Amino acid sequence: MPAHENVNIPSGNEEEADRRPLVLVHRLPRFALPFDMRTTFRLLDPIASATDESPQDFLSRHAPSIRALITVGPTPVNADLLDLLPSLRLVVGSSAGVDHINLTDCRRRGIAVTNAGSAYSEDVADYAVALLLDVFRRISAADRFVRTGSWPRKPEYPLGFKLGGKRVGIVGLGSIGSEVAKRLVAFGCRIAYNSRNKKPSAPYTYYANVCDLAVNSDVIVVCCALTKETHHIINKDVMTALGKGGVIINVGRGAVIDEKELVQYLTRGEIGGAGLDVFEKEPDVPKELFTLDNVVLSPHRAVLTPESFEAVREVITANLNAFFSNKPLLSPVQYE
Ligand SMILES: O=CC(=O)O
Repeated sequence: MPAHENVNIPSGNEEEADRRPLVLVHRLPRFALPFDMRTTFRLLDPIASATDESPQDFLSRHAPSIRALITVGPTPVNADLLDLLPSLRLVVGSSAGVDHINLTDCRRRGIAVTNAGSAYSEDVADYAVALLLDVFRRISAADRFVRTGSWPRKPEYPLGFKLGGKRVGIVGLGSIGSEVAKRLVAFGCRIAYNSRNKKPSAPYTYYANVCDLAVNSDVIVVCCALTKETHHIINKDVMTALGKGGVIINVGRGAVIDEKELVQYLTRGEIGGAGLDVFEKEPDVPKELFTLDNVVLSPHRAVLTPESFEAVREVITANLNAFFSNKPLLSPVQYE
């Protein structure tokens, strides 16, 4: 959908007559809201507006009436933006992760923040399992083997591994991690997890320390948010603890893993493989990984399905409606 299609620019009397709440669409040019919200909200989009003003001047002109914004994808919400919007009271994130939003600054200014809640969780969990199956059974590598015409020349193809019975350590047992666990239990895997706190209702073994989790796992699945505490939590000690046959799946954020170390461990054969949907400096992916058949690479797609877009549209709408009618927000982000 072209970026401007779901945006209308109010002006003059039309603006006064229009009772839909005004919401700023905050986005980098390469991102667009993937759904239409115009029936409920009056969307203000500096990028799609046909004025000669700079985005800063445009925002300053509208600032007094901007109380809520939707930030599209990973578009940063930082102090420079918040300085321009003194009336802002709500930042609606359209992603599950909120590492692109300066939560400290929002809290200081009394601005509430919401995220996508569990709108993406099932799709991300499916994707994590798909990456894991792909790495274990070498599906993408087998596809390359067939497409490049190797099959008739070299009928032997390396064996993949069975998923059932493997010990899977999930880092972050939130909404996504719990969905991953549910799916892998059905595959006959044994689940353990690490998170900030033990979850009394989770029937899985808890490890307070990620290294202990890794020693006791064949696979690590990273599902946690990126925070100061989780930055590079998967470091070389964890990779050593996971060991030679160990596999790492990442559907969280790239920087949860020390990517330089991961590349070293993979190229030296010191861990068994990886399935990666996220990277430290997207869209840049370390070139060393391109030649490794035991690594499956994906361009941050785990969340993206038409169904999850519909679910996130509902969450965003519910949060905005709640905000504009002074009701409790649906998926508020808890400040640390
Ligand atoms: O990565 C995507 C998200 O956080 O929703």
